[in-house]
Amino acid sequence: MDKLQIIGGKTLNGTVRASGAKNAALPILAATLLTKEEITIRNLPHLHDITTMLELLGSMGCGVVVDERMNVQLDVSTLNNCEAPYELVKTMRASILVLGPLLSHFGKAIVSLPGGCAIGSRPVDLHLRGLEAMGANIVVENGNIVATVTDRLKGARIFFDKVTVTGTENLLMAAALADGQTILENSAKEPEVVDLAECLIKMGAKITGHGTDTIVVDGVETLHGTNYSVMPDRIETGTFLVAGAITGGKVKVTETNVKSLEAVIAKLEEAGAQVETGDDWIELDMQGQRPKAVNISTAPYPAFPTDMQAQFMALNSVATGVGRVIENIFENRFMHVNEMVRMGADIEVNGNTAIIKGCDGLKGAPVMATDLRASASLVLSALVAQGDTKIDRIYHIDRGYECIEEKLGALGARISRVVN
Ligand SMILES: CC(=O)N[C@H]1[C@@H](OP(=O)(O)OP(=O)(O)OC[C@H]2O[C@@H](n3ccc(=O)[nH]c3=O)[C@H](O)[C@@H]2O)O[C@H](CO)[C@@H](O)[C@@H]1O
Ligand SMILES: C=C(OP(=O)(O)O)C(=O)O
Repeated sequence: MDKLQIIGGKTLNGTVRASGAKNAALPILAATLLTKEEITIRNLPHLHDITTMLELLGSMGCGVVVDERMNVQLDVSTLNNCEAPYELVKTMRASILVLGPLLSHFGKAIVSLPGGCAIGSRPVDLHLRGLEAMGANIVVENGNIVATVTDRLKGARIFFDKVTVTGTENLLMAAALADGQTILENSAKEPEVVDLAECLIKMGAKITGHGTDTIVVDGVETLHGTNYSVMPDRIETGTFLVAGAITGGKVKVTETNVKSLEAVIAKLEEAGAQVETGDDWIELDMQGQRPKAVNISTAPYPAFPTDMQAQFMALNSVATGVGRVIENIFENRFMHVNEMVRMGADIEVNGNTAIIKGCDGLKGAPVMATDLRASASLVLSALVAQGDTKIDRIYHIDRGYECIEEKLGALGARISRVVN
């Protein structure tokens, strides 16, 4: 299994380009199942999760052509089955995103039920309930969600008990080809949901209200092909900015989306960073200072994202003062704490709250990644730690960070991949 080796203590300086957003690319790739015309998706990040989604579409018989710049041409006209098998779903929960489009376009879908994962139980009951409200018959058999609909799905008014990102995306895609109007209330407002809606609109869908908590979709009979470029990754961008802040450096992220990072930028400024922004770039300057501890409370967009929680925990662990981090989205998203403590962090967890007392310095240690953003927080801790850190199980980081060692290396980090 590959490991990352990091020798800490280097101040990061320089410019790095944001990759396409994993969490926008995955639903957009699933949305291509809604048209029989050829479609091209650009600015896809080179990540394991993207390869898994392309493999999933390929296993259904879709034509998939990828060029060297990760632009993908998809052809769904050759689809010959509507199944997402366990072998693929178990490696990527976002496979659930094919459920809505398959059902809406082909009238049937068999999708292996995603299990629990390191960050929590992550049920999909709200996806299923919404599809049932649109007329789908759904049974769970032998670990598979088996969904069928006679004729077309019907427009419906759907209220989400909880804000769910992929739940909103699944229902949005299903509603695009449904018969009549669908109103999605208490929808997710995440920028990735908006990006998906924009792509669907380019395919001919009639959608309004995306980016607010009420999305209205007037179903159409067919959608057509298009050419769409995926938005930049706000979580990757935020992670690079924290890398600058934690090492006291100066880091500029280009080709990014500034607006989607407001909550993160506000916390970086509170931590003492000087942040400048342009149309599509963000520059953070820590001027050699140690960060000040900040309090974080995760919540749906536009509040502070759960996907940046672990990275700010790393920042707090070397800050001056005491920071409190409250995780409100997932019940078990503190798996990085024990590993950070092995590096010398002072963190106490009580339920969904962690109290972090900033220490004078972390020390390198062998550590283990448990999930995607936990891995990112260990990389950040290692960048500032004294000595050598080896991070095991980095397949988690390869799910969500494109060329992490090259990108951090270009900013001056001493980081290398140890291939076993
Ligand atoms: C591929 C993708 O985009 N992943 C993101 C997406 O995950 P994902 O879409 O899976 O997360 P959700 O927004 O659905 O989860 C939010 C909360 O709702 C609960 N819930 C969700 C669905 C459901 O049917 N029933 C239910 O109870 C979940 O357990 C969780 O407590 O949003 C999360 C929250 O911003 C991010 O951390 C993930 O990076
Ligand atoms: C939790 C994440 O992804 P996923 O929902 O794909 O597991 C993430 O991107 O931080």
